Amino acid sequence: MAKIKFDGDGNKEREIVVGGSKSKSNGKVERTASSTSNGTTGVTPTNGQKKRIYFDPDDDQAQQSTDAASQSQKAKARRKASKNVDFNLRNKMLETRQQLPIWSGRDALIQTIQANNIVVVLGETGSGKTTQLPQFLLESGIGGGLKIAVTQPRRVAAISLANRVSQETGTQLGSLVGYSVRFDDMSWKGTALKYMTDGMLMRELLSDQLLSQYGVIVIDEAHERTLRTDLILGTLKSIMQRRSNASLPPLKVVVMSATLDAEKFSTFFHSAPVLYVKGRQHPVRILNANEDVQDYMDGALKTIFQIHQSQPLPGDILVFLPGQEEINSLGASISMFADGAQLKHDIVILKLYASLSPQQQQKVFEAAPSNTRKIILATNVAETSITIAGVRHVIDSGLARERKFYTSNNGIGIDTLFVKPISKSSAMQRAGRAGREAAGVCYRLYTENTFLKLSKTTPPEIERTNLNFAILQLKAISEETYQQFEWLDEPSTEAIQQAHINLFGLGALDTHGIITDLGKKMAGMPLDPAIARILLSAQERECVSNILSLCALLSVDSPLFTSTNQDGDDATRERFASRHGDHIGLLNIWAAYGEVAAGGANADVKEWCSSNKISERTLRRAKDIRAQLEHQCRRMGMDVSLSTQDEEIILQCVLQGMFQNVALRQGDGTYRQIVNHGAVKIHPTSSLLNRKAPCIMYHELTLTTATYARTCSSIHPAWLRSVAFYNQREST
Ligand SMILES: Nc1ncnc2c1ncn2[C@@H]1O[C@H](COP(=O)(O)OP(=O)(O)OP(=O)(O)O)[C@@H](O)[C@H]1O
Repeated sequence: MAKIKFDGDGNKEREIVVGGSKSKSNGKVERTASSTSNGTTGVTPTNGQKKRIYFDPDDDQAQQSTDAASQSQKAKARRKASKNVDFNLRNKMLETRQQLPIWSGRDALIQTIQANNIVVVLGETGSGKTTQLPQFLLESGIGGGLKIAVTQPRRVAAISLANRVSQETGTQLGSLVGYSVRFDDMSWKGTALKYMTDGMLMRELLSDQLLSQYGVIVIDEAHERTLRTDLILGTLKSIMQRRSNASLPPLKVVVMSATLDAEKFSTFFHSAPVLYVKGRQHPVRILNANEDVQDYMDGALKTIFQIHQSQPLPGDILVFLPGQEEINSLGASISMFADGAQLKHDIVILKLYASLSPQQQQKVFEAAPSNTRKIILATNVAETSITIAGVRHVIDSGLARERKFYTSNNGIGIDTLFVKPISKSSAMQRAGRAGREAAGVCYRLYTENTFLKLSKTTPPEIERTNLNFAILQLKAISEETYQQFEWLDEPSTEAIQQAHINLFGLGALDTHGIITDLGKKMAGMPLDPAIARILLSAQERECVSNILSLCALLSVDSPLFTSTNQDGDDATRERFASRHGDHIGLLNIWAAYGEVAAGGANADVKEWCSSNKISERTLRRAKDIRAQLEHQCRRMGMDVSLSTQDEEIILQCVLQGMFQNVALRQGDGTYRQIVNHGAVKIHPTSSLLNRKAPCIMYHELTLTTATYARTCSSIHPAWLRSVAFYNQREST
């Protein structure tokens, strides 16, 4: 195996200044010479015994119960728990907390936030912003006894931070400190400090326009500029004004960011003061590859084993890859390679990406068995805010999969996913994951020159996403909120118009652009407007049960992949195939899985999934999502037991939300989308490949060597005519 060579680059370890001047680092900059011990040692077989490989263990945690009785029991337990403080644990953790750079600036931070309603805090990764600042607020009584919310762009971060901070406060998770993420709420009315996704705060705005429960809102990782963070920042600006007119205590807002783009936030909030928290606790050495690694999968594989064979334990490895497919594929390669090698220590391979269940995601935070190295394969969900105990080595492929919305000449857009180089800011965040508990090393599979050419920050999501969700949410809060809303970066008029057209097509807006009752119902569901429309259409056509299953299956990755073997897909696809295509095919798998599961024995389910090359974990995740969706639908008064055997009715419901995702077969055998006439190919994993269906509906497009339609079904072109009629009739 050829070696990957890395050049050493210096770690930039800086002194801490809180509330100081804007001058750049006044601390030392340490440069290290090209490394000999890190990164250049090949995988040399040892004489030791062949080591065991653990593969990401299955999720065996109980599904979260959603019924009202258990919710109230939980609340009772939390109320009781909130009175218990483990002072020993709290004091022990206090010593660790006090080592963090931010501690020296505690008083300055508290005073500035006390004196100003809006403050921007900048800090390096690992300085202690996310775990400490909210506790400073809590301890100093800022917020006048109202709750403190800390928003995170990602669910995994919200959960793990709440876990950590509840330990630091010596309290049980969900009592004093809790979290709230989509489909999982670990808080009660007495929770004083709540870590939550930005999406959950948006949802709270639908029922409480002034966020009257909250005294302070901390927006973390604001530099990531997710769509929801931008929506919250714009909404908070007007809420702060409106709260001062209402008989409520003023709302304080703290915007936290990595050191880039601070001025933008400060200017947006009328020149709000900016505090700089400099320094991190532990240094991270950056090692760039000698030359850009062309095959980053191969490069990552080699680097993993170079580190594993040359570096002592403890020292887990975190690898950043673009997406789930790459993670599965590298996982399989590692396990294959390790099988034939003499490893110095055992390894355990773990995965972390967005569509895993929270329980599965939490596995990466568990300590590895003794004398074993964790190898964590992650997407950029692991990039910000989180600390994975044990990680000392980060391998950065330099790539991420990004969703982008293209608007064509006629103004109609499509959402696509594609792989692209990350920004400098992302690269720095990734490196930051290596130095959380001790000094660490980041191996970049690209040269320093390539790093210098990366864009400074990732473009705001608002510039690359369709605005359907954003506009529907703002209008659902109130037409006034929408009209007064100030964007941090104003989207193009075309994008706004397009969203209005889409929402009108879905029946969410009327001809005057005013939100309809249907639109309000859609906004109340924690789903993309199109998916919400499909569910509401199922209510009309009396097949909510089928559509709940389908929506859940469409929210997870294809169950046809297993983590170790992807070869069996074709046979499985044929076994469960439907003449209508993939949507019904998915429901066929679901029905068969349900039958086996109803049989009772856990072993049978596992065996059935494995012999059919189906991912049991994915199906369980779908089951979990289905339960949550069902709960939502029940709360909205839907009859969730209704189902149909008529496959065409099911597809017509889907079309109601996906009417833009349709392509027609041309005379030359190619497909063109009906909305913008763009060429599209049927993805090789679709059962419609080579079936020559005259008209297809697809779930999503991916852009690789061509534009591929994934999860395709054959539909009747005449159905399209009735969709517009239905959507408009429903909206009135
Ligand atoms: N779950 C955890 N286990 C162990 N240590 C942790 C954990 N969470 C936080 N820490 C410690 O607290 C430090 C500060 O974490 P915190 O998340 O507050 O940093 P931050 O300044 O917000 O950085 P970032 O923006 O990169 O997350 C970490 O570097 C680590 O030393």
